[in-house]
Amino acid sequence: MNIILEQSEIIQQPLHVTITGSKSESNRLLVLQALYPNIALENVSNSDDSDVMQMALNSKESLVDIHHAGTTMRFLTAYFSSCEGKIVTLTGSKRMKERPIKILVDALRDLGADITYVENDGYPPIKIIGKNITQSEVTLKANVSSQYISALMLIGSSLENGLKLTLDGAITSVPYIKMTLNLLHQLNIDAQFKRQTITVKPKTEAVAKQTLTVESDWSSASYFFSIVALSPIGTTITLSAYKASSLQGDSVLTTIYKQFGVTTTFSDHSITLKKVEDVLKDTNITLDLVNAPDIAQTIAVTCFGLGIACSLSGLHTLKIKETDRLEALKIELEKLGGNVHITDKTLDLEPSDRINEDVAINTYNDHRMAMAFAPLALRVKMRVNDAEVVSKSYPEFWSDLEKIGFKINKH
Ligand SMILES: O=C(O)C1=C[C@@H](OP(=O)(O)O)[C@@H](O)[C@H](O)C1
Ligand SMILES: C=C(OP(=O)(O)O)C(=O)O
Repeated sequence: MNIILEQSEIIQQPLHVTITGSKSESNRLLVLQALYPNIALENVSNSDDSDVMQMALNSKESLVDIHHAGTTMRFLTAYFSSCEGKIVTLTGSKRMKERPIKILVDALRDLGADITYVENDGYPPIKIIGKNITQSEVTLKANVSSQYISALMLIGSSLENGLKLTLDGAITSVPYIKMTLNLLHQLNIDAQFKRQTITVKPKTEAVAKQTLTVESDWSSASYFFSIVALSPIGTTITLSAYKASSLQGDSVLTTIYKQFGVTTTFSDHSITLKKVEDVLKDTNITLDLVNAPDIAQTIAVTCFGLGIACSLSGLHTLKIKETDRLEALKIELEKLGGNVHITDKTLDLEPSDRINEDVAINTYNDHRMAMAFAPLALRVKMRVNDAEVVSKSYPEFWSDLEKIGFKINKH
């Protein structure tokens, strides 16, 4: 499905959007629920990635296809490796077969897991023969993806001797590791993360019966921060259900978007975003996003929409996500008239004073490409190709935009 976004404005007011649960929290809790069935979950994400996680956890098939879902692939690699007697091949989309998994597979093999590559060494698909894992100490590289570390942490308490992970080198996407740690603590699992070491103790007594509520997704909220930033002073949007002390690192949006003149107020499980001032044209937004890689596209496009410069760093993980997001951003922003310079870990955007009209944005099987560019319809008419990609994390994205005043034609 390709869509045309007519030039739009936010309908005044009040506007309220309820966003689905965090896919990161959901995918962790679904694995933990498989290990500890006593826990009940509320507000689980309705994203494709969480649907596929639930499908895979319940599947009795010998071949499980997790499509584009990175966390699902990584978390299940660890989970199935520790399910004694389980024999399964995990595969995914063409892109998933290009997303590296060697660091995790090597760590699991060091712990005694039986995993073989079905096609190319270091990449899915992989065949797993589940084992009773008794070894507990392993070292792994920490600067490629935090998902490998979370995957191991999630199974740690179910292993006979627990886990001691030594993290080698700089640690990337740290808030996601802390999210995993915090969820383990909520289940009363003894786990620690100190400097380069993570320990998870085996859980000997049953996990108490309890209901855990997933907070809504902050990465999905980022597109509304961008919409408010690109709207006139006074524009207000309320999003739910959020809390002031989030487990999600992308909640740093509340601080970052102050620089775009957007304030955030918390009340009663919701946040209200308000545009309070315009940004000066000579502003250069300088940010290190090593802790919040998923909002890089949103921020780059907000800056382009405002005509201001940005210098974004800490982006080395973007090259191995749903697409090479640095390349994709450069190509699509330049089609719109931007001037973008990228390295393998930075993106610099020059200030600009016009946006090319009626450009068709390619989305590269990447939900965040579609959602990050959509707010530009507040400036010009534009098109988004393969717009259905949004369902990877936020299936109602286009209908929610229509609700707040965007004019969308599907064809
Ligand atoms: O653990 C998680 O839920 C995630 C970790 C991050 O990946 P990296 O650690 O590979 O940067 C993030 O980009 C991804 O969307 C979700
Ligand atoms: C990188 C992402 O997801 P994953 O790695 O789980 O595919 C994302 O949602 O932006």
